[in-house]
Amino acid sequence: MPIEVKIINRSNNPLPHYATEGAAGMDIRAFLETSIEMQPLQRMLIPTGLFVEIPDGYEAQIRPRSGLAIKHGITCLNTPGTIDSDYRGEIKIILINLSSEKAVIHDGDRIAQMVIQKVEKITWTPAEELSQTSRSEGGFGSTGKI
Ligand SMILES: O=c1ccn([C@H]2C[C@H](O)[C@@H](COP(=O)(O)OP(=O)(O)OP(=O)(O)O)O2)c(=O)[nH]1
Ligand SMILES: [Mg+2]
Repeated sequence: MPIEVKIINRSNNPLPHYATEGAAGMDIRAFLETSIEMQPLQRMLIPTGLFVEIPDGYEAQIRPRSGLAIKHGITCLNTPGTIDSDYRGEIKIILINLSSEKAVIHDGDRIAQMVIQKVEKITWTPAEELSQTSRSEGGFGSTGKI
């Protein structure tokens, strides 16, 4: 069953949509009056003109697009960005240009993608000890050593 999500679109761009039947994400477009230049290593907060009301128990994740990353070195700095269900402000995308060349972002460019996810809430049980496991405290490349 699809989940209904209220949306206000103050941009001239079409609503985000699933490009294929199996797509996990919907591309999100920049909402800009004029094109902007991103210098190498510059980061920018890009407006989208979108305001959403995510149902309680869900979040929206803002993730980078692989094509922008491999072709232009542009990615989301805070990936995955978190859109809380109680956020009512404009969705904005924090882009960074990790290439050595400047990039130009135009109004309507697909700059990121949004994935809706379920969120589990927890309560803490303070404890003195945790259960034993074969991994124990190993991490950070601890497995597979001969
Ligand atoms: O890529 C993003 C990330 C966040 N947000 C908005 C929605 C989110 O609900 C809110 C807060 O995001 P986050 O919790 O990541 O930022 P924070 O630095 O912890 O700010 P706050 O103290 O407002 O939670 O900012 C965006 O529009 N785009
Ligand atoms: Mg926060």
